[in-house]
Amino acid sequence: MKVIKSIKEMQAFVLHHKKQGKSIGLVPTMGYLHEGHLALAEQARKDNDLVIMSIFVNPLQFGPKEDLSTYPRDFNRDHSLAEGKNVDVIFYPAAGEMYPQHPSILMNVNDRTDVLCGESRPGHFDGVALVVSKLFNIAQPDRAYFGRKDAQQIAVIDLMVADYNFPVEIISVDTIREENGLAMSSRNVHLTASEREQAPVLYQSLANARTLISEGEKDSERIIAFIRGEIAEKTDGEIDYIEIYSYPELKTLVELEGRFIIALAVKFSKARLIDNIIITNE
Ligand SMILES: Nc1ncnc2c1ncn2[C@@H]1O[C@H](COP(=O)(O)OP(=O)(O)OP(=O)(O)O)[C@@H](O)[C@H]1O
Ligand SMILES: CC(C)(CO)[C@@H](O)C(=O)[O-]
Ligand code: BAL
Repeated sequence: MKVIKSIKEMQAFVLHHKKQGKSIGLVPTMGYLHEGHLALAEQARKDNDLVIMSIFVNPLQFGPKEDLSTYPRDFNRDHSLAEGKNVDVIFYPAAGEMYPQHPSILMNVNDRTDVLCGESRPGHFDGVALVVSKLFNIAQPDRAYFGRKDAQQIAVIDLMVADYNFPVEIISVDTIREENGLAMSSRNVHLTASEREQAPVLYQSLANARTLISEGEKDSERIIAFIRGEIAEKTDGEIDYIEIYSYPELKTLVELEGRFIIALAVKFSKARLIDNIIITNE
């Protein structure tokens, strides 16, 4: 497995392999790999001749009071995990390589970002769109892989690909969970022992909400109140949001019909966790 830190070298490598007709799968990550990232790599391995995984903690998608400086990092561990999944190249640029200066042309995502993480992390998706578009220009993938845990991110990237005509297919992969239901996340490492015991309640409350809906509940406020009650009663987390919208449009719903997302974000002492389920109710 190669590690490439330079954009020029990465582009030359890609060009060389494209000339030979090889297909390229890109798995963008911020590192500190877990089974969720590895599921993306596995899917990319099945679909493509070459798999490139990027590891870059993108400063432009973090707000000034967020956890950029404490975001978990361990390149040696990531290296062996990626190698175990037969990734061909880790693209591992320094911040100064990606942003030699503050970009002169910024992106402004103004659809699908007025709710959920777009509302609670202002500017977050502008930073994501910018770095993902750079990664697309650098790795020139035929396919790029994203996890459904970040469902709003996929909804935004789908729009960006359509608006900017990126010649790439976006592949979404199911959320990988621990046995107790907790969604794998790099930030789980920042949970205290008691928070780790409480955190599975996030998914359990979503799963119970799914059952209520399958039994006929159609009122989104009642579902939100149910989840809020579970999380408030069973965890010390501070609820950032619990919301329901049509998916992928992220528009308000009154009746729970069609395809919709129930999404939540909860702040524990040193980690803000997100999770969601997407339901189709005919
Ligand atoms: N549990 C998971 N299952 C499937 N994909 C995941 C999971 N967690 C993250 N991903 C996906 O991996 C890619 C890289 O995510 P990232 O590096 O931010 O990891 P992360 O664990 O989501 O980090 P954090 O939760 O701390 O933000 C994204 O497309 C993300 O949706
Ligand atoms: C897509 C991404 C790697 C862009 O920095 C990030 O938002 C993430 O890890 O989901
Ligand atoms: N997976 C989302 C990256 C972030 O929290 O900034």
